[in-house]
Amino acid sequence: MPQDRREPQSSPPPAVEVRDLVVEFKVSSGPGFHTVQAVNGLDFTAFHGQVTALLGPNGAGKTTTMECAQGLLKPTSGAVRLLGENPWNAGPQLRARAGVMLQDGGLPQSARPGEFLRHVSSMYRTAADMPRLMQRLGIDGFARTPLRRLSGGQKQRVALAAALAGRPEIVFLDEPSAGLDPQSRGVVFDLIRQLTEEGVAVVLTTHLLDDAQRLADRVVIVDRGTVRASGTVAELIAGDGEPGMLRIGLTAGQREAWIRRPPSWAAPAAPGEPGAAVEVRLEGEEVTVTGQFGAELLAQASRWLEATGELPVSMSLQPRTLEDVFLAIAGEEIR
Ligand SMILES: Nc1ncnc2c1ncn2[C@@H]1O[C@H](COP(=O)(O)OP(=O)(O)OP(=O)(O)O)[C@@H](O)[C@H]1O
Repeated sequence: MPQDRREPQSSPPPAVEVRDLVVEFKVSSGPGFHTVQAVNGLDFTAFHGQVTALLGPNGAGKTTTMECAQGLLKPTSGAVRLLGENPWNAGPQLRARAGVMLQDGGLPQSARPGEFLRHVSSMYRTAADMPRLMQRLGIDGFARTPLRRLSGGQKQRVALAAALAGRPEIVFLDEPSAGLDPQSRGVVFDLIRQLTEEGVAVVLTTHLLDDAQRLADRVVIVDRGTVRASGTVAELIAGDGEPGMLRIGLTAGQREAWIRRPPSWAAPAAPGEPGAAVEVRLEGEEVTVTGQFGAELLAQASRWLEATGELPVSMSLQPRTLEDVFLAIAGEEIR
């Protein structure tokens, strides 16, 4: 890693620093091999005291990037630093400072959560208060049930407790709210928030845009092995430049009037004309307006409604969500 990219000696290094990461897998195909480019020149930084969410469609390269940052996978090229050190082949000291939430398959299925978590805690010199953590995550109620008999959400909470057993400085969470009911999700989110308040760096992957919107200080949108956008949720939404969606619920009379003679502001503009990037649609009794519209269109719509002599059933201007931005970046097609 070039010297000029390093933080000054006095401040701690970022929790994770990934520069120009490339990961290729050789896959056998017929008599020969072909190369799968899982990560293709990816950069991201995660800081202490923040939740950094890697967001991206299936196969985008999120898990591969996390595995490189955890030191479980050797990059084909590029530089990775975990707590300022190269995590590949790192010693036990660095590993003890990073917590990794194992997926279902990584948990010992015949063990019971209580004994498993006590055993994990015993491996650390400065272990978390495990009885308190188990109580907080609601594990006490099933502490003596073999792991293989637990529900997905219960296993998920055990995996989180195990990741936190060594009081890590950074935690990697792969899909932390997968399978959780709303109550457990709230508890897990509170716990993640508390960790960041204590200065812990949390790096998570998720497909749930709502989770990222609620939890992430920084979002990194990954697609086809590279970063397509990053920033706070507010920055991503503002940078997108689109105003959100206008929805108008029409009365039956207004709907009839619309069908008889659609208003001029609803007609598509010719390419290159003002309004060409606006889409107005009538579906059932609801009009939706999306794209690059402004206050002028809002005024035209109000004048049209006024002329019908009736109040609409509803009218709202909804801000863009992270999901809108994500779909605009990653596209709507399934991967
Ligand atoms: N060991 C491997 N051998 C071959 N290809 C792999 C291997 N691991 C990952 N890939 C491929 O690399 C790409 C990125 O996979 P990765 O698991 O990092 O994506 P992801 O963003 O985590 O996806 P998901 O959201 O579905 O978990 C995919 O095309 C995947 O099939």
